[in-house]
Formats: sequence, C-alpha cells, structure tokens
Amino acid sequence: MTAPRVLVSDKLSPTAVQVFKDRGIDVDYQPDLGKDKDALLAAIGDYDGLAIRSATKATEKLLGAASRLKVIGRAGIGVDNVDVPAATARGIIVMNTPFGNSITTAEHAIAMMFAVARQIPAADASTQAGKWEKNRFMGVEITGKTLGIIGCGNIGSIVAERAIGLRMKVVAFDPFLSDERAVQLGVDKVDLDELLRRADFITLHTPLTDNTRNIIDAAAIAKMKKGVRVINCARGGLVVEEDLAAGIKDGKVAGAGFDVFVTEPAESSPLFGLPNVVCTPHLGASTTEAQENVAVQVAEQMSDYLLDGAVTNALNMPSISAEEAVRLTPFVRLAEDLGSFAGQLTESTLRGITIEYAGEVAEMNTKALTSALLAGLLRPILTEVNMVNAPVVAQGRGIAVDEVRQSQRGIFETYIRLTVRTERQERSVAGTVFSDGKARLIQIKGISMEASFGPHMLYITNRDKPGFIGRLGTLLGAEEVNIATFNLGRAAVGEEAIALIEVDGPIDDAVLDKVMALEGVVQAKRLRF
Ligand SMILES: NC(=O)c1ccc[n+]([C@@H]2O[C@H](COP(=O)([O-])OP(=O)(O)OC[C@H]3O[C@@H](n4cnc5c(N)ncnc54)[C@H](O)[C@@H]3O)[C@@H](O)[C@H]2O)c1
Ligand SMILES: O=C(O)CC[C@@H](O)C(=O)O
Repeated sequence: MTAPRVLVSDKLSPTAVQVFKDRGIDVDYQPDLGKDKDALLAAIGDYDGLAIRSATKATEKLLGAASRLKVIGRAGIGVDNVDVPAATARGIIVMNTPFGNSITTAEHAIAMMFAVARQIPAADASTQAGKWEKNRFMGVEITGKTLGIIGCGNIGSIVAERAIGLRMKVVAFDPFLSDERAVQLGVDKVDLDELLRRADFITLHTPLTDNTRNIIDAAAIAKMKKGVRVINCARGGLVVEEDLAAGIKDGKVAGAGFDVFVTEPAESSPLFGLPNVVCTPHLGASTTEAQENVAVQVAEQMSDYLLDGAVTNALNMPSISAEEAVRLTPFVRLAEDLGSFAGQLTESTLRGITIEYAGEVAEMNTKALTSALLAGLLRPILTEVNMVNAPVVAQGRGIAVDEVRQSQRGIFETYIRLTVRTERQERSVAGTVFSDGKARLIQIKGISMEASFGPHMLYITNRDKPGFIGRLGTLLGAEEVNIATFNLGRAAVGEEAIALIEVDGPIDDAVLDKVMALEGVVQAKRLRF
C-alpha cells in the first residue's frame, strides 16, 4: 500500500510534521500555500489529508478539486475557515482539537483584563516616548472586584479558576452550566441581566451562534455598571463594536480588551484609537505550548484515520464501521435532527434526557445513534460539539442520559423518542424513517403530526382557537414568506396546538416578532436543520 499523502498548508509546529513522518505518512510541509488560493487549488488533488490552522480556506471550490481528500485536520477549535457541509457532502471528515489551546486562550483573557485595568499598553507607549505621565495612568485593582463570565465552558471555566485565584468574585451566565458545576467551580450562576448589573469586568467565552451574536449591544451596555471593562477573546460578532465604542466615548465603559473582531483581519474597527482599548490580532491561541499541543494532536488524529480508520474529534462523522453504515445512516440523521429540534428549543439548564429506541432501530448500534442525537442536541449551544465527543461533553455537564430499548409499540414499526428534562419543563419529540429513507417527525409533546425536517422552519405553539391558522397564513403571505409545508397538531379541542411550518428562506427578526404578537401564540421559534 502506498503511504497516504498529507499537505500541511499553514504554519504548524515542526513536531507535527515529525509525527506524520514517524507514522509513515508522506507529509508535505508548505506553510505559506494556504495563503495562495490558486497554487493550493492546483495542488490539492494530490493529497489524502490537509492539515491547517486558520489561513487556509477550505472552500467548496477547493474541496471540489480535492479528488482524493479524506480528512481535513484543524489544529485549533474554530472551523469557520472550512465549509463543513461541503466537506460532508464529499465524504471528507473534518476534525479539530477542542481542548489543546483552552489554557492559553484563558490566560490571554486574564492578560487582557490586567492590561485594561492598568492601561499597560498606553503607559508603555508613553514611557518609551520619553514622557513620564504618572498621573495620567491611574488604574484599578482587580482584587475583590466581580468578574462576569458569559459562557462557562472549557475556556470560561479556566478563566473562572484563575480569577478566583486572583481573589476576584466570579458570576457566570451560561444556560448549560449546571448548579453542581457552578458550585464545583466556585462561581455564582446568574442570569444575564444580573451579571451585567453586578460585574466590574465582563469576559465573553461563548461560541458565535444565533443566540450569542450581538449579545453585548447598546441595551446590554445600558444595564452595566458605570466603569465596567469588557474583554472579548472568543469570537468577533458577540459584541456590537459600534455600541461598545459609544459606551466608551460617553464614559459608561472604562476600557475594553479585544482579541477578535467582526471582520478579520481587522484593518479598522470602531474600537481602534479609543482611550483604554487594548487590541490583539486574534492571538488567543498563540503560544508555543498551545500550538505544539494542537499540532501534535491533529497529526495523531489524522494519522489514526488515514492508517487505521479510527475517528477522533470529527465534526461531521460518528464512529461507525463500514458494514453498519448503509442501514444506520438514515437513523443517524433522524437522531441528530430530533436532538437538534430539542436543543434549539431548550432555553434552561438541561437535567437529563431519555431516548427510547423502539422496533428495528433498537437492534442497531444505538451508541452511535445516541452520540448523533447528543451532538444534535448540544450543537445549538456549544462550540464544535461532534458525534464523537458529545457523550463526554454531556457527562461533563451533568446531563443524565438514559437509553431504553423496546420492541415495537403503536402504529409505527420503528421510532426514536427523545424526552428532554430541563430546569423548567419536560418536552418530548419522536420520529421515524419511512421506506423512502427520509426522516419524519411523528410526535411533539405527545401531539401526533407528520412532518419532514427542512432547512428553514417555524415552530409555533398556540391556544387552539378558530381563525388562528388563517391569521398566521395571512401574516406570512403579507411578509412574503413562502410556505413549503404546513403541519398542525393539537392535544384536544381548545387546548395547546402546534404548528410546524417549513418556509423557503430565512425568517427575519421582524417577522418572528409579528408572529409572536398574533393573538393566541405562546411560543414562536425559528428552527434550522
Ligand atoms: N481567541 C482565540 O484565539 C480563541 C482560541 C480558542 C477558542 N476561542 C473561542 O472561545 C470560545 C469558547 O471556546 P470553548 O472551547 O470554551 O467552548 P465551549 O463549547 O467549551 O464553551 C462555550 C460555552 O458557552 C456556553 N453558551 C452557549 N450559548 C450561550 C449563551 N447564549 N449564553 C451564554 N453561554 C452560552 C455553552 O454552554 C458553553 O459552556 C469559542 O468562541 C471559541 O471559538 C478563541
Ligand atoms: O489558530 C488560531 O490562531 C485560532 C485559534 C482559535 O480561534 C480557535 O478557534 O482555536
């Protein structure tokens, strides 16, 4: 067998290249190729593996030319530079290294906090310019101050531990932080408004999702303490840069430390040039140690896959043997969609879930199905959770997972039912795979219906009253929202009813607000599959 060929097209630690060589992989280290789109496009067809950081853009066009590519390995967390659906469509596994740079990034956030508290960069520039402006640079102590952490996952938790070591009080807002984990970390679990009200320093550590985009905007800033300092070492887009700049100009916000920007590379930003704003060019993960960790890890994972078929930290693939794949694949898709359905509707801390496998599906590889379901459930709230790490992530967050297998009951020969228990409620959703191989939802909260999963959906619960469907249809029509399918179900006459509507494009905030305002609507939510 000829050795698999791997191209390293970004700057990666030399140890990674050595790992590939030691494992018998034919490795080609071209650290600048990722920046030269045309040369990369011309070369990519010769490789089985592509190891990257963030400079290489694995676009649909590039993947289209990658005729023998089997795996892309991202030395780091974010895969914003990889078109994962396009890779999935071509059967290319995309792997990342979710933990290798967490400590380093947490340390950067802490460094930013100190830099902003004591205005170190400006004081440095002034001193080296020969000025001796002792009175200009009055700082604040961080001891005894309150740090508000938005997003208390891998990195946020490390920041919390470090901040507590620095004698700060820590309050955290994270819908997926369990009470037990909060106690273990020694943080006070609060809602966002309380965090904004109490914090002297605020640091963000969430992924960029529909729920976190612009989480710090003018309205959030208005709720903060005067003199607050804001740190973002997570993702550009979590903070509305214009609104924060306005807060700094009007004296409400005393400083900001930013490593990430809405547009990167950031050649300009409303924050640039403002007093006590400290910026770095996405350096969060840039330490020798972190780069060594992620590079070695990605080289080992890619070698394992190319040589032995073992899958670790894949974003788009459960660990399934080749023989099982044909029968299992439609049920993997169903499990992931059911999980995603529940995850997108979950707004409070998840306590536990029960998955019932009934009929034929109970005889399949339910481990892979449960992993797929958990990945779907957690993906709307966590960074880059995948089918391989989802069970570990769920366990780490204290989410109890019960599996029940049973012989077929009811009218469907086989089905999966997911019941999710949160702090506030219990919700169930069930689905099956029809003989056409396509997944269908068959029950939501005990209410029967039959609906496919579509890319853009609207989920509405309402009180069952005459005229509601007409008003909803008229509203969507007037807003030029084209309905593809319209599915209805209700518990009993006059009780709770559910509408699940597939539409032809994204639904914007204004339309959603109008749906919410319709008489009888209890909940309206956009869903993506
Ligand atoms: N600056 C850098 O170089 C750098 C390096 C590594 C990671 N990152 C970024 O840091 C961020 C955190 O990474 P991580 O590894 O800790 O991820 P993680 O998945 O371990 O943690 C993210 C946390 O955010 C929480 N969360 C999700 N939605 C939320 C919401 N609406 N409100 C509050 N909390 C919410 C989740 O429950 C989770 O605990 C990511 O955006 C990642 O891309 C940046
Ligand atoms: O490789 C980098 O420098 C980016 C690191 C970080 O944003 C990540 O997502 O891991």
